[in-house]
Amino acid sequence: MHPDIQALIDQIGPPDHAAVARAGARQVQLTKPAGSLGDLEPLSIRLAGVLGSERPELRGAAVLVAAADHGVAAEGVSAYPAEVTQAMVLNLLADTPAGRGGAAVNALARSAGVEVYLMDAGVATELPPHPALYRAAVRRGSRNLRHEAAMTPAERDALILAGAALARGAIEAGADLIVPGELGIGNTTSAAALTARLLNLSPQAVTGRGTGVDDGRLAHKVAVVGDALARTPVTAPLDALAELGGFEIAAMLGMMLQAAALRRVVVLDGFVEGSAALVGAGLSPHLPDYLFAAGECAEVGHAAQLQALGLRPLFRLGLRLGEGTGGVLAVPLLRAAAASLREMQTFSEAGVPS
Ligand SMILES: Cc1cc2ncn([C@H]3O[C@H](COP(=O)(O)O)[C@@H](O)[C@H]3O)c2cc1C
Ligand SMILES: O=C(O)c1cccnc1
Repeated sequence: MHPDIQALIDQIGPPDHAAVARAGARQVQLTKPAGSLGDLEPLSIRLAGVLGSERPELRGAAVLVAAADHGVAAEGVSAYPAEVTQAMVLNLLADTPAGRGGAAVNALARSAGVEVYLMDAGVATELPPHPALYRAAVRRGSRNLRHEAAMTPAERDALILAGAALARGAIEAGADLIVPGELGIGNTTSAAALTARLLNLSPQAVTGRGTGVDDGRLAHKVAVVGDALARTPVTAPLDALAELGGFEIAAMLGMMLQAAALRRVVVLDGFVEGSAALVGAGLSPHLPDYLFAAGECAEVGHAAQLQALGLRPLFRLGLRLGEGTGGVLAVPLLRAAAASLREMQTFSEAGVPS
């Protein structure tokens, strides 16, 4: 492992327990029946611990979309062609009447006041230079994980550090909350293989339909994941990432490690993001304290990931898109949870009888 990655892991400490205690004491005095804000209450207390204040505030929020291609897409494991990855990157950069970006993540981010960052983490075709595209590719697509390691340890480390650098930039520009997001045809196969290996589950238990493969293709996808697992016995998190991962998964891991090291909130979108989080949880026992699950997505295996991370989903809307879309949808809810703790009066302040 690159020493800068170890340094990042070493910087991730526990949340601020004193702020958690103060927030817990304050939460029970707020002018509402005890427990009436439901899940927002424990959420607000967790936010206090991450941000180190019993009056937490989430100012800037950013979704960081890493895009990369997958050698395993050649196995026919997606319902869409691999060229979609590059075309979607251009869609995220397109000028539209509403502003920059015509993808779902752009529209949802605009509606929620979230900044969008985009990284070429290893798209198969060379992309034209664009001022809004952060270029971090070290290889034009990963190798086919069914037959060989998806990436070398050096390639993996380069992408982890690139993800960390992008997160650092977003945080320096004002983000208190980071949503890692992804694009990459074939990446639910990679995420399934990683999840099966790290949680010791069968390929069937964690391999879903991704973009919507039919029953025949799903059976084939399960077999491809099984072949990849049979090919390599590695179980250490970073070894598993190099063997089974994707470049955008490595980049999202770097974003998570950096945001946690800087005590910022990380919102987890879907199944592919979850696979990066499982690698991270294997590296730092404190990382899950900085993670906030958005919704439970429709992909098989997502619930097992959240359970392993000790996270409760905020909603169940049947999303199965990726790009960070679910994470962006969670931002207003997290901002509201923080605002309740920060802005409500207590019974004694308001003179409300309790
Ligand atoms: C037009 C389009 C836009 C997307 N945006 C995200 N994904 C999502 O679907 C892909 C993963 O699914 P699979 O493993 O089945 O290929 C990734 O690109 C992911 O970001 C998209 C997929 C498509 C087709
Ligand atoms: O849950 C996800 O992250 C997901 C599901 C389907 C396709 N792409 C991503």
